[in-house]
Amino acid sequence: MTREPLRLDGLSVEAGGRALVRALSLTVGAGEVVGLVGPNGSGKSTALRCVYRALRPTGGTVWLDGRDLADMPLRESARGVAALSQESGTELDFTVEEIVALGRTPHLRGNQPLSARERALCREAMRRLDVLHLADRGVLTLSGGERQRVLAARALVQEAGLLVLDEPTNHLDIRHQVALLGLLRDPGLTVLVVLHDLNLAAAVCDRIAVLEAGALVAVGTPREVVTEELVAGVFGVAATVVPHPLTGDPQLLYTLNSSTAPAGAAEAVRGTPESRGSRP
Ligand SMILES: Nc1ncnc2c1ncn2[C@@H]1O[C@H](COP(=O)(O)OP(=O)(O)OP(=O)(O)O)[C@@H](O)[C@H]1O
Repeated sequence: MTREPLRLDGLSVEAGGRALVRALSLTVGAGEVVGLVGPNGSGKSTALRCVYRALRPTGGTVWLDGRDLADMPLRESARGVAALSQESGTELDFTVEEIVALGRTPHLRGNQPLSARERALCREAMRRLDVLHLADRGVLTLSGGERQRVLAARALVQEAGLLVLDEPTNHLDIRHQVALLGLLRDPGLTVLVVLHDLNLAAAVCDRIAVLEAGALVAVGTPREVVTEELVAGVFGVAATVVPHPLTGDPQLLYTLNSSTAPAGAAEAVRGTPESRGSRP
């Protein structure tokens, strides 16, 4: 039986009398990179927050490696899930090196110092995220992109079985966007990532899940999901899909000021999620 690091089973979140996430079922297999995309306010961050336990779902279950997340001690789930989230705070006046080392907290007892292996792990993560030269800088003095890379390094050193990232390319220049997403392709990582850039999502993800108004409306490989019909229907944008000349991944070309379809209008032509790709 294949290992299943994450299974969302009928996940629902309600707040203020509104359904923010509606019976979302989705799995992330070992070594898989699954992208979560959708318009603003479609429930992506809310779903992710249930996985890293910033939010308790009102219905359904999050299974982490076959165990109900709600029954796991927080410290244990922190060893299983590392998050780079919108609220990953760096309000503490710590150095970059200290912030990255905080990623080891779930593995330490009390004030136990980092081992030589852990210190090397932190330095390697800083090197991979191109922040090693900032190691002694106060994190509050960093630019938005530098800070984002520090937080990504902190998530990596947690060595969790599952990495969840909410718009990790925020603030990053294109070189660092490509570098960070390239790191996610590490065969040792299992990843659920919220992305807005559908072209980058198509390049990095094994599968893409699309949320619209809290509900899963499509899931499948990039070729199955990134279509002109879906982009028109879910995002209300007219686009042309072309294959990437080197990889064949679908890439979207947008024409500014072209006629746009109202979001949700293509529901009729899209059919059900199951008919458009593998089952969630
Ligand atoms: N605590 C809350 N109470 C009421 N509504 C909320 C709460 N948290 C989030 N929402 C609403 O739920 C919806 C989904 O929010 P969420 O942040 O999950 O969307 P998203 O898909 O991540 O959006 P974006 O692409 O803009 O980041 C939004 O309309 C948001 O305003």
